[in-house]
Amino acid sequence: MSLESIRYERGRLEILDQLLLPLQTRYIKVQGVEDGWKVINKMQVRGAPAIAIVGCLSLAIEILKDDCVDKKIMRQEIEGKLNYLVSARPTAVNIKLAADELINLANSLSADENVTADDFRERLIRNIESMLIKDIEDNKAIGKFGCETILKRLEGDSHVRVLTHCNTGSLATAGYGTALGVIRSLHAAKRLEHVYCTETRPYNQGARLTAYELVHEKIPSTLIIDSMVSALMHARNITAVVVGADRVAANGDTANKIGTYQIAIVAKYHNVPFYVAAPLTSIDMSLKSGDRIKIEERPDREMTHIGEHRIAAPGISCWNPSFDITPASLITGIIIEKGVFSPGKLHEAVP
Ligand SMILES: CSC[C@@H](O)[C@@H](O)C(=O)COP(=O)(O)O
Repeated sequence: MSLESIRYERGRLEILDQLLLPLQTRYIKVQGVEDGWKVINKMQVRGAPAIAIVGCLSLAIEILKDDCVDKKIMRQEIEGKLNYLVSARPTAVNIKLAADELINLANSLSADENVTADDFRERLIRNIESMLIKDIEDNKAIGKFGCETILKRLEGDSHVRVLTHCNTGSLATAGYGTALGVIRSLHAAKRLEHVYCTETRPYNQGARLTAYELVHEKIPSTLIIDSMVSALMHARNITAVVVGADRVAANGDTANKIGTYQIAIVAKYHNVPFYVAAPLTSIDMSLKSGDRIKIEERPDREMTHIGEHRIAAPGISCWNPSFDITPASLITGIIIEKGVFSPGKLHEAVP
């Protein structure tokens, strides 16, 4: 069975504390929006789709407990809480798009005289709950399209060696994963020879989380440190790079975990196709290019310490952007649940 980052049943939400992985498996209760904001901000749950789902589910937990009978007051509170949740981490767009959709729904339900306060609550909760199933379905479609596209470029029935960055698996989504979903699909098709995952400093999503998922799934895999990517491409004949996304702009420029841009440049130099795998909920057509994507900067401590242990010289200053922007010109294809699109054709896929 795949790892489960989010455990939900109506009225009860728990998340797997990703700060403790891989050494400890501990679920923490999320009792409402305040808890939701904290677990996202502290990165106890992370990954663009998981952030959106946990944020919205934390609101569902609160809506269920609410006994207000005035829809207008509820609507106003929901909007405020959603905007608060969006502020927990700024780069991934999924939670912002989900919040906008829920605010629109709350507006129309509030304006409809045939909808009671109880109906209003029920409709919002059901809408939020459906995100869990939809995300897994989308990821499976992404996995299938990504697998087909990578295999299409190969001669005969040879096997592939893939490089991935950060964590995009079950831990970063409702399940299955995006880039890791493509890798899972290649493995299921018995065409994956090997996957290489980067350590992904400074938070080490690769070494702690992706490596954990790959070992758990028994997928043949090797960990490399971030500065080995050029050497790996030179030595190991990598077939493709597949990464996830936190926000893809209308022209295909992609914000993803810091280090992604560097890998894309190295891939271009070595003629290795570079794919971004992401659901439509990561695509922000309101931004023409990546220039205006807000990049989150994280605390110095993530760089200066490993756990409680200081590794950097005391007194040194740090720059710790959590994401970078890979220009569309370095991206071979964007794999979404509708198929694979070159960055320039993204507008054909997104309504
Ligand atoms: C399916 S997860 C896609 C992205 O969110 C992932 O690649 C990533 O950059 C995660 O960053 P994180 O800072 O761990 O939330």
